[in-house]
Amino acid sequence: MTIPSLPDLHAIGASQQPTYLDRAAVDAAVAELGARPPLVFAGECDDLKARIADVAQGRAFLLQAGDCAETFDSVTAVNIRNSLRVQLSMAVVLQYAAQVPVVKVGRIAGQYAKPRSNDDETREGVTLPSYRGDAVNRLAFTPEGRAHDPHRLVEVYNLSAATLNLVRAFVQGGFADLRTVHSWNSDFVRNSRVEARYEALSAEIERALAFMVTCGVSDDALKVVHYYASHEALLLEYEHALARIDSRTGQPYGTSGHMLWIGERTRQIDGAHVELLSRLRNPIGIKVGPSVAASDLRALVEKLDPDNEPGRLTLITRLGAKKVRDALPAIIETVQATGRTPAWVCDPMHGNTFATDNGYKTRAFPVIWDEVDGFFDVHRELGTWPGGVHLELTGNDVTECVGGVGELAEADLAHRYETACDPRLNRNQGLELAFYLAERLNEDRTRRGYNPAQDFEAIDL
Ligand SMILES: O=C[C@H](O)[C@H](O)COP(=O)(O)O
Ligand SMILES: C=C(OP(=O)(O)O)C(=O)O
Repeated sequence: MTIPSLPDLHAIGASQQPTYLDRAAVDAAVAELGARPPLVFAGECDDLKARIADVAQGRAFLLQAGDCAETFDSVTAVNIRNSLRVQLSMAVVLQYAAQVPVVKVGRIAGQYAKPRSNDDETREGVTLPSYRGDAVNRLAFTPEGRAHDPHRLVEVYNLSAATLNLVRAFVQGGFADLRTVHSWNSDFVRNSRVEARYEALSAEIERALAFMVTCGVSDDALKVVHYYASHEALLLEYEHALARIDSRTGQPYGTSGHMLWIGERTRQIDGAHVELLSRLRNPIGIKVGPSVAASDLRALVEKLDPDNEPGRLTLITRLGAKKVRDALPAIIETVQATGRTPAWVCDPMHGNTFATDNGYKTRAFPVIWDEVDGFFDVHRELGTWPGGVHLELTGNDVTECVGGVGELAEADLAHRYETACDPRLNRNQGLELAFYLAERLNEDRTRRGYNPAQDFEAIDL
């Protein structure tokens, strides 16, 4: 397998790309990225693929979560720690309460580019290019801020490297040690209904761990967590510069992140995004909205997974709560008819966005849960495994989604509305979702008669 050249990819045609005016600056940025070391190792991508194969087979659950849009300013130790903490806490809730191994993948260390509905934004009669993520331009509504600047691609690389460095230190160095599960939440908002449940669960886990340790269970299994990085592979310049040939296998891998996904707006079967990702050996996600045509879906899975490889594909459906129950069965059946068994993952965020009267883009917690619930209902009916969720989530106590624990109202959104693009669940809403999920997942797991305690080989958290 070879990697197509960047000019060939552009000749194929790609939607949602920046408009760079200074070609020499683009070439310089691409050359600099091309000379830099990979951010991830191909062998790690293979490990994740094996874990996603377990998800597809109904032996694990995928938790893919993180920022809607990472920003350069948000790359701080506190933000990274908080994000990791809420994701690990959610994973622990799922693992303990649903008794299912959880594959942990962040929207992190590369999620800096956003596809937009409109190329331009108008405010008080002034029209400027839309914000497309810090990889492309700045949020500041000025001509300079909104200009597309290729130097920012190098900054994305540098900050992704810094983020991954800290994440690796956290997950391998003892921060994620299950025996410290209590302390992950010590400085968060207390007295919420989630807090009490989490405290009770941590106490139970600590007792269970004490029992395991007295039985001689190895230290490292409790101390080290496998955590992977993912983002939407949107910007051809960036993804192409980090596509490398793996010296072990001679195969091309995208080394900008372990798992790369293709967005709803860029999954054209004859487009450059699909072409590039079809050549890379990473696990690949495909976002699928309600308007997908069966013929496109078939063509997509066949092109991206010609060899029907375990763990290669994750289908991330984002249908909206109103449509999930009607639209999902046909999507699953279309893919099944190709002979493939992908990991099925629910993104309950992107089909449920609305604007409030006071001008905020938001999502309502009960509607988010309704889509997840519908996703579980459909999979139960078809006998397929509801393999995971894909969430826009932050570890900070922002006010961006309404409802859920804390019962945030539209009037509360102004307090801490910090997202650069779409509204994210805050830490308490994330944990609440994890408790709901654990209940549903446990029902489905027991219905299927799957008991991880009798499947030791599959488990390596
Ligand atoms: O995260 C997804 C998209 O980038 C985002 O929903 C686009 O938002 P818009 O419709 O405001 O452009
Ligand atoms: C843009 C995104 O989603 P979608 O492609 O599903 O709209 C996203 O997840 O950031």
